Amino acid sequence: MNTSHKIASYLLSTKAVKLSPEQPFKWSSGWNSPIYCDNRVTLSYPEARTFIKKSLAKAIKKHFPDAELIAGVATAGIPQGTLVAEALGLPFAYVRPKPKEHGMGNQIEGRIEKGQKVVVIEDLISTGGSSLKAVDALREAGIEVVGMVAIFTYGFKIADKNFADKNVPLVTLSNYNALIDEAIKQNYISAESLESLKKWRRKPETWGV
Ligand SMILES: O=P(O)(O)OC[C@H]1O[C@H](OP(=O)(O)OP(=O)(O)O)[C@H](O)[C@@H]1O
Ligand SMILES: O=C(O)c1cc(=O)[nH]c(=O)[nH]1
Repeated sequence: MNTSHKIASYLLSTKAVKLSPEQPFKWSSGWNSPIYCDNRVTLSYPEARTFIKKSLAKAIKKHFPDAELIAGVATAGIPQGTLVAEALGLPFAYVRPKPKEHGMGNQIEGRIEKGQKVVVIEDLISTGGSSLKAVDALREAGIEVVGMVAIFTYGFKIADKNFADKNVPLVTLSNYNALIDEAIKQNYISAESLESLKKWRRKPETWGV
């Protein structure tokens, strides 16, 4: 099994994927969705966690071998980013959605140096809004973002456009198509749910509005 299907299979076996067409989930972007993929759950399963950590490390070595620092997008990218930074023996920092309102007032937490080459770790890409906000903060701090690696993407065109507009190379380990392939193989999904997912995917930004 290839990496994208293996991770999809872990997302199903750990029950990280939930379907609820009747009571839609609200996504970070504000979109309503009949599906939620909670990658955070995989952290509770050592076998899945280790496979994801090793796959992230392999992707960084292959695509961004000059990485000097790993940065996690808060919050779900923090544990994943920490694990992979440890595996690669690299420094780690994380980026909040906005500057903290007390204490040091930081948006980026950890030691960073201007000009450092960073790879951003995100758990999941829907529109890319959250992770690209982190890229903006890193660039404003004088950090060179060489790319991003995410565990999962829905593969929406809007995300491709957002990453292209910001000139951020994105590598993803698994995706929606691999998830649906595996879900069908494993009878995780009813024919009825599959139909509602197909409808949703045609116009996700206005589904359930
Ligand atoms: O590509 P996007 O449209 O930005 O959506 C994906 C983002 O949404 C989730 O984070 P969430 O806002 O739920 O916060 P969390 O990481 O703190 O759980 C996820 O972890 C991504 O960061
Ligand atoms: O877009 C989101 O907020 C989102 C979607 C999803 O499936 N999983 C998740 O953690 N966040």
